[in-house]
This record gives sequence, C-alpha cells and structure tokens, in this order.
Amino acid sequence: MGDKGLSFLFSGLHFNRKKFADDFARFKEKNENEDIPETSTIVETVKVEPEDKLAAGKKRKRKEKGSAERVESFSVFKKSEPARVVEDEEKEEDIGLQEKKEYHRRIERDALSRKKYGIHISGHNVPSPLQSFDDLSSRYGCKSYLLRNIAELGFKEPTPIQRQAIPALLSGRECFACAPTGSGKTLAFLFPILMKLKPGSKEGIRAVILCPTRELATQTTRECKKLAKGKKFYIKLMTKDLAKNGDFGSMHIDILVSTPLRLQFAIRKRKLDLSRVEYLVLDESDKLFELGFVKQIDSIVKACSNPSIIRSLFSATLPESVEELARTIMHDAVRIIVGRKNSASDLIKQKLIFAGNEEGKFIAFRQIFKESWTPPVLVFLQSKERARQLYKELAFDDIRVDIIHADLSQAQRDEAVDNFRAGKTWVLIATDVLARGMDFKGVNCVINYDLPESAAAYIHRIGRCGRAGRVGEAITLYTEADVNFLRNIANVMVASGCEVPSWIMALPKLRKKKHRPSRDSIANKPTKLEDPEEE
Ligand SMILES: Nc1ncnc2c1ncn2[C@@H]1O[C@H](COP(=O)(O)OP(=O)(O)OP(=O)(O)O)[C@@H](O)[C@H]1O
Repeated sequence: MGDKGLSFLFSGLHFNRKKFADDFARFKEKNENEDIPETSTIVETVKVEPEDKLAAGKKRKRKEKGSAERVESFSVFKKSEPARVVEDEEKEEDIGLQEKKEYHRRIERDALSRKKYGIHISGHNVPSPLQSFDDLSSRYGCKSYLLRNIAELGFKEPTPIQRQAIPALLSGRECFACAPTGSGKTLAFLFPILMKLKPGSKEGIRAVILCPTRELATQTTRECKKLAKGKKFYIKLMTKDLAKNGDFGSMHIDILVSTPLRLQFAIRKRKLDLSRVEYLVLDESDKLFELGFVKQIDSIVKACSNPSIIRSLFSATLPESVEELARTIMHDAVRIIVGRKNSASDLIKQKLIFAGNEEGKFIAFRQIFKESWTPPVLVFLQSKERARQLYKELAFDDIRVDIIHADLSQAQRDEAVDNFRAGKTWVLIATDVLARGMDFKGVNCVINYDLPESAAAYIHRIGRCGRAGRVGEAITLYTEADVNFLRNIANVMVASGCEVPSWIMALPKLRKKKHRPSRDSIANKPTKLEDPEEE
C-alpha cells in the first residue's frame, strides 16, 4: 500500500514527521531491527500495579498527553524504553520482597496460561489472561447482568482471544488482535465496551464499531444487543437512511455500528459528532486498511478526536503492512496473536479438487452434490456475474438455492442472509461480500467454486464453517488457470495440518498477491441435483 491517500493514518494521530524526524528514524530503525517473531513469547516489563489503578493511570496519562508525547506511541512493541529504565529500577527497589515474589508468581502463572491457550503477546505490562468469566467480576467488577447474558448465550468459558483481549481493553490498552475465524473475537471487543460505558447516557456516541460489509454490521449490532439485554443501551446500526437523513443532534446513541462509507457520509453531510468516542473498533481490520476503504477510515479515525480514545483492531488475518500502519495510530498497544498468525482454523477439513477447465468445474461441483452433502452449503465465486451464472444453472433444480452479492437491494441481501440462517435456503451462492465475519452456525461445508483471490480471502471464506468449536469442510475447485496461484492456498492448508500433493508445494512462490483470472462462463450442462430430503 502506498503513501497516497493515507494522509492521516499514515502520519499518525498528531504526528508531525518533520518535527520528529529523529524519532521517526529511530522508530524505523528499531522496527527493522527488532522484528518480533511470529510465535513471540511473553514480553513484559517488571512493573507491578493493580489492574484498576493501572487502567486509571493509563487513561489519565493519555488524556494529559500532548501531541509531542504521542511520538512515544510509535514504539508499540519496544521491549525496553531507555527513558523509563531508571524509573522502573527505582520503583522496583521500593517494592517489597513479598510483592516481588507475588509478581513473579503471577508472571509465571500468566505464561503457563498463555501457553495452554496458544496466546502470544507483545507489549508493555500486559494484563493477566482471564481464567474464567468469573474473573470479570472479581478483577474488574463486572455487572451481573452481563455475566447472566453470557450464561444465557451458553458461553461457559472464555475463548483464548477473549481471555487476553478483554483484560487488555478493560485496562485501557489499545490492542491489535489476530485470532482464528469463529473464535469469538466479536465478544472480545463488545464486552469491554458494554462493561465500561454507562448505558443510556445523553453524552453522545461513545463507541464506534466499523465493519467492512453491511451484513457484518447488522450481525454485530444484533450480537451487541443480545449481550446488552436488560440494560438501556442505545445501540444503533448505521443504515443508509440514517446516514442520509439522521438528525444526530437529537438522537441518543451510545454504540454505533457502521460500514466506513456510511459513517464517513454521515460525518460529512450530517455533521455527526464523534469527538466523545471512547472506543473505536476496526473489525476485519486488514480489510478496512485495503485501498478501497483506507480514505474513509482515515477520516473516521480523525473524527474520533477524543485523546483518550481506545482503538482496537481485530481480524483473523493481520499482514505486516497493516501492523505497520496500525503502529502509526496506536498508543502503547498490546499485540495479541492466538495460534499461528494468518492461519485457518484447524477444525476445518480442507480439500483441493482439480477440474481441468470451467466445464469440468461445473461437473465436479454437481458431483459433490450427488455424492454427499449436508446443507447448508455456502458457495463462493469471484464475481457478481459468475455468481449470477451459477445461480441460473441451479435455479431450475429442486434445490433451495439463493444468491447474495453487492448489486442486490438491501432488502434482498437481508432476506438472503435471514433465509440461510433460518435453514430455508440450503445452498447460498455468494461473492466475497459474505466471506468476512458472517457467523452461520450450521454451515458444514464451504465450496470455493472459484479459487479465492488471496490466501487471506481463502482463510476468511472457509472460516464460515468450523466455528465455535464445530468441525467443517472446505472444498476448493481449481483449473489450469489457477495452478500458478495454488501454492498460496496450499501453504495455508499445510499450516493447518491438511495434506497437499508435493508437486503443489514445489511450485514457485508467486509475487502477485491477488489472483482473479478471466474465466469462461459457467457451463450449461444440466443434470438434475439430488434433493437430500428425498433420499
Ligand atoms: N466464549 C464462548 N463460548 C462459546 N461460544 C462462543 C463464545 N464466544 C463466542 N462464541 C460463539 O462463537 C461464534 C463465533 O464467534 P465470532 O463470530 O465472534 O467469531 P470471530 O472470531 O469474530 O470470527 P470471524 O473471524 O469469522 O469474524 C459465534 O456463534 C459466537 O456466538
């Protein structure tokens, strides 16, 4: 990603490159020299402070900070801060022996716990991971209604990302978090917001959650309302109508969930005030930092001008480039990686099928349905046009098939998602508009009719199955046109323990990141699909 259009994001919140050229140079140097390995172990400095005090202190400090001090935030992962060493040493001497012992016991306990759950952290003084949801009351005074709502949802134990990200955010730390698809990241960012914000306040918007698609924004709003049940939070989804006509001055909103474009529109045209926002979440953050979104994100981050804002980035994939961009806007962030970075959930059985050409692909696709299939199935294609073609081919079969892509009206899109959720649709044909974040619990199988355009797209697409501890199956069809790109997908498969033919692994590495070949239109060779309920 180039520098163009990243005026604000790339320059940091208040960062003046000229004025702080030396610091910037040092940061760059440090960054290059101190690259933390993927499976980085625990990096914590020796400093004992109770969690609530620490959080309060942090907040105060952030509020007092002027623009110059923000330069510090460039060293998100620094292992030692020269200016602080003396101070830390003095403090350490003051700490009694007992406290020191207790501190070291905690460090050991935390390290063991993180190892057990595959949590890797970097950052200064990272709070202990949760042992259970009960920790939320004992350590952070969590209100009973929230724990009740979690229990009602059937959640017994926090997932690994929840164990670490919730305490980090509750302690006032910004964070970027990478954890597998379907591993509960949504609750990890929603919970601290609900815990920290006063419900029904008239102060204005205090939390903004950004999602790359309307479907995901709708789903996140619904999840947020479920978690907040019993409290009068004003939780709003930014609809098209609201963005165009909303009278935000007279409207009560505590938490706003939106796609970037709609929010940017409302800021510009409806003078939406985000200056009181305390929490900004970029969900599917790597997507939001892609070229199509980055200008919008830029202006939203700028509009969220509260100096003590806590920003967090969540995704199942987190490329280096995004981490670098994130560092420029975040202060003293905690980096949390669950499992291996940029890998697929190991609950998904992944398979590659060679189909020669487009015609062969259609035959192979039908074969999958003939042999064995358990609805619901999600089928991904590379474009709206191709999705329409496949839909046409299947529409005359006795199969409950539907289609979703960005050209449909909002009502049609909502209906497609609702019907699929409700089990009224068995096969949903989709473009990548549905690839990220969508949580369809029952999906057993994802079929990549067209090879995904990148390894990240592959991880997110197949991540629509194998969620919340369930197993799933992902089948990827490929043709001659895809062979050169296969290695990228195969790497992901191998990393999650799936078998891949050795010739694929021997293919040269491709420099090109995106793969979108032009393809022949989908063959029209109808053979009737089997209806599983008739068997
Ligand atoms: N602690 C928990 N115990 C059991 N299930 C949970 C827990 N937390 C969340 N879930 C469930 O796990 C599923 C996946 O969660 P979620 O959608 O947040 O995943 P995600 O990590 O955001 O995935 P993606 O990367 O695809 O967006 C949801 O159905 C959610 O209700």
